[in-house]
Amino acid sequence: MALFLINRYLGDEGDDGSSNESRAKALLAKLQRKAKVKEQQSLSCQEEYQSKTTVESDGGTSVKKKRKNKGGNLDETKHPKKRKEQVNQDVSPPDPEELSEGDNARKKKDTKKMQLTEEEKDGMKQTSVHNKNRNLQEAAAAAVKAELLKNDDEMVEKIQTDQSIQDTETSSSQTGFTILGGFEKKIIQKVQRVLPKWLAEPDVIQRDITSNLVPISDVPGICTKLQRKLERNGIYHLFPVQVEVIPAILESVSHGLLIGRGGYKPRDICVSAPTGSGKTLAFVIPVIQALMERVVCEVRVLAVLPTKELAQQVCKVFSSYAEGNSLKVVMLAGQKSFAAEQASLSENRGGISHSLADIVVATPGRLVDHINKNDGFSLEHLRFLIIDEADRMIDSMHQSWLSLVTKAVYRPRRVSEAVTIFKRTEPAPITAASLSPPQMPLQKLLFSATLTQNPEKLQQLGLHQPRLFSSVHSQSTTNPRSQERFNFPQGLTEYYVPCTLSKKPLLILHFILRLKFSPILCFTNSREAVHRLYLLVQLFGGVQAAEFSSRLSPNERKRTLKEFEQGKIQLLISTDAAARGIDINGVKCVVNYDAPQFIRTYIHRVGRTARAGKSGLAFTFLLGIQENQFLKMVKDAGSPGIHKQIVMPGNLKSMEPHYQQTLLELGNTIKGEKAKKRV
Ligand SMILES: Nc1ncnc2c1ncn2[C@@H]1O[C@H](COP(=O)(O)OP(=O)(O)OP(=O)(O)O)[C@@H](O)[C@H]1O
Repeated sequence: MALFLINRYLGDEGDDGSSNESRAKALLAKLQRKAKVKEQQSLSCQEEYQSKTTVESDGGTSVKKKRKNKGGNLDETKHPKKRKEQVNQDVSPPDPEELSEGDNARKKKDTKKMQLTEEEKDGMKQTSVHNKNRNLQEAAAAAVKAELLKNDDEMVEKIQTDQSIQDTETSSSQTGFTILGGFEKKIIQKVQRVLPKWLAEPDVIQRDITSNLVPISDVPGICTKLQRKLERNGIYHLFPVQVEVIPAILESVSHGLLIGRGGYKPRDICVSAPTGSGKTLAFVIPVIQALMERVVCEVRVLAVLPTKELAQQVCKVFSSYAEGNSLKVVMLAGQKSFAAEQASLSENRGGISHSLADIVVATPGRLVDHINKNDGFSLEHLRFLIIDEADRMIDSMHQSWLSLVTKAVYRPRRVSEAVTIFKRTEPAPITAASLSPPQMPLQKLLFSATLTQNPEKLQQLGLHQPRLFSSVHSQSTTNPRSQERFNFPQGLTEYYVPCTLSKKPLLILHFILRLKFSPILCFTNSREAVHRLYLLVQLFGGVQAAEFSSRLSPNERKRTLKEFEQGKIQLLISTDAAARGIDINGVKCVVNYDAPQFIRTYIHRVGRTARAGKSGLAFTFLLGIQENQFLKMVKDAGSPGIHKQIVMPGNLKSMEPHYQQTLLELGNTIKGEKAKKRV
């Protein structure tokens, strides 16, 4: 489209207005001649086409070939309409109107073209000499170009474009304005997420545990001492995640703690494997083996976990495998007083602080307290930083625990140790100078069942040439419409139970008392809801129930978990405090009394059952309003399928009178509790 009027120099005669006019007339005559020739050509084409389509209606496949060869452009994807016509012709007698559709199109094109020249004619009469010249030149050029365009479609397109130019120019000449355009709606392709290579091409971990067990002795690198230890703990085969990750970590310490393979800093390791797949042993075994030969006791391993219970659980596993190796494991999770934890970390001998811990298992809050306030706590020798439940730990990064750990690791050495050859500096580009003398590398090991694939989030961890082990192949995450996808334990069967708010308590009672699902781990969305349901079940009677939330002291929580594991509790009603990482043996059934809002929460909650290759059931109570969104969320996350489980109202009826009575009692109990609190 013309934004500016361009006066072209047309030679000496071009200056003369009358010669311009005659030139324009000559061009017009030429155009008309060409249009006539075109019209004749099109008529002959029409005849030829009609004769061919008659043949087509007789024969099948040979015609297809003919048409393909003729145009060379009968591509199914490019010309679906033509293909459709052909299919129709193959299966049913041809409709005369359908047969001549192509000809009609051609006719239309030609008519359009004729109209175009007519409009040109009118326009030329009305506009100034300059405009006439310009229109004629452009129309002439268009006609010549159209002649050159052999492909019919191209020609139609071209003529349409020219027509639109002509329309614009005609209207612009009528209004005296040049109309801007060129803002046609275009389909813009969605931007596909492109993952960095290490995330897009992980080392694959087999999802099916039971059919991929590997005898301990077949896994390279595990020392005999630890093999015996594993056997004593009843472990004779390793799970797929352990088979992949243990050798990888051991390889990074195969030349000692100081240098990685080839003298380089070892790569950080990220592991994303389903709940209950044995991730804990995947880091405990190689780390213990790496430290077994250590001479001086220093904090060389720091494992950070989001909750006290998890820290306790991991500390127990570390202690079990450190036993007999003179390695000391210390927990910093607020179970003991700060002073007691301080005393367990270091002692002062001859004015020098000596570490009493090789492995520290901590929650972020308590860890930060010790870094800031405890002079005896040194991370200068830290070799492994283990971040379990890594996605959750990234979310709690606002506590800036990681930057404090990094600072503590690269803190300048104390004067007494200044002469040591193993100085430590912050990671920087590797040069010959930076590799000599060697310095203790810090290797990060990340574990989660729902490890984020968001590079921006992972970037906060400052990973060094990370290597990913994953049971979810990244191809499944390239669909931009779907959210992140995760793997569910193989033995898990998922159900949802449509219900109303008032029927939920009856449903959980029905599950325990009638269906005999026990032990059940039941999740609600708040600690108030946990307490209310707990009171209701207690008042209803006949069920051994307990609650688990931040209302309880750490010791009470510990005792409750133990009793639940021992089978003394049939129904444990919990907040998401027990949703992550907690390994309770023998949980057959998980009930989401309140549907979780986030897919990660769902995956971790249902992952409390079907652990270590066993089978388990997960039920989610859904209100009508929640169904669509929840089911979509679960499906998008890669669930193999969630089945509908209907509980007929008749099945609950017999419990209802007693339930109504219990509700009244519950009201009184809650009132009493509130009054007690006020006092
Ligand atoms: N090789 C093995 N043989 C038998 N049992 C094992 C083996 N490895 C781990 N287990 C058991 O499997 C259970 C689950 O292990 P673990 O707690 O490490 O899972 P996880 O992957 O960390 O789960 P989550 O993601 O929920 O934290 C534990 O009870 C553990 O003792």
